[in-house]
Amino acid sequence: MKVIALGFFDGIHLGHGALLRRTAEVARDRGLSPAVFTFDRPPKAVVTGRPIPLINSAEDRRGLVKRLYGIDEIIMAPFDQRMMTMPWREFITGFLAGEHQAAHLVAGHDFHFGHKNQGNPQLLQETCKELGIGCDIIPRVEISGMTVSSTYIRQLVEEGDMERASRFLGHPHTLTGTVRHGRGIGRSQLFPTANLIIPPNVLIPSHGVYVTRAYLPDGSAYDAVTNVGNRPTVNNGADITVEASLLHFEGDLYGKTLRLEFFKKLRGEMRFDSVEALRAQIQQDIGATASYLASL
Ligand SMILES: Cc1cc2nc3c(=O)[nH]c(=O)nc-3n(C[C@H](O)[C@H](O)[C@H](O)COP(=O)(O)O)c2cc1C
Ligand SMILES: Nc1ncnc2c1ncn2[C@@H]1O[C@H](COP(=O)(O)OP(=O)(O)OP(=O)(O)O)[C@@H](O)[C@H]1O
Repeated sequence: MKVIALGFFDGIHLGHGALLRRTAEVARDRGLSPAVFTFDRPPKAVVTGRPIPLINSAEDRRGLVKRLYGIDEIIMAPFDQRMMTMPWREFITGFLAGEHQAAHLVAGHDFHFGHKNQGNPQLLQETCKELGIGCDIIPRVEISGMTVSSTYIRQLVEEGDMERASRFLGHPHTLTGTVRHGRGIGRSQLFPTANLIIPPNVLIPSHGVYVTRAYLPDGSAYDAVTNVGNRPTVNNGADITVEASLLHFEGDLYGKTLRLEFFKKLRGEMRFDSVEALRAQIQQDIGATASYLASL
């Protein structure tokens, strides 16, 4: 039998954290197994037909829940026709209590669910009581009077305000991708970089240079400076790359999965008159990155 946290959980921010901590705690106390319910795509995007670029890919959400809150099980439900039209009561009784063996549910103060979002925290609590299932509704988490929400954090990431994003997330913004081949200009004329393939429907931070830390699949971590943008000095096209130069790393990363944590934006992306001028600037960016991370 399970304790299940309910929501979409993009970002795994501090509001979500309050639910996940409670979920893990109830599971421990009652000898149940903790789980997080989420959808494979954002319901709002399906309902409105407008894509919502997310803070994290589904895989990153899974990784954050495990790393930060020690919860292994993610129930990743498809947000399909069946889910969209499921009456709110059926979602609790048939789906959560029946199919997923919920013995306790944890949701936030504004959690709405079921066909046309007609279910709400009060109905959830009443129905759980009828069924003899435990239920916690977690009050709103705020920071300096601002509600912690995925929508607000998406805005911060889009603006490149990684320090504020970190405060609301409770951890640095995380972006994971597979390393693909670049054009080799970096390796031959500048600094070698790992170019990431970013999963679809994930937010790209605003163009610029960031203090980051890179995690390799074997768990090793390197300070890294990351450029996001279209590289106007060497490129005429509009294609956007996310490329990380790992400090004190030598080796082949092609095809590997790299997880980046974003700490701070150092500067905007600029067009330099020469590759030498860009190289001098990147050298400074590397220095700034090393001192920022050393000061944490
Ligand atoms: C820390 C860092 C900062 C960068 N800043 C800029 C920049 O301000 N302007 C720019 O045109 N390119 C910038 N670049 C991108 C380089 O032009 C790019 O690494 C190089 O063209 C290699 O491209 P390639 O991977 O396609 O070979 C930066 C790269 C790094 C690693
Ligand atoms: N600040 C918060 N405090 C407490 N609970 C929260 C907070 N933000 C979200 N929750 C709860 O966490 C679960 C997941 O919420 P959801 O993914 O909809 O997050 P959100 O940040 O409110 O998203 P959005 O900005 O898109 O509304 C829900 O049960 C929700 O009520």
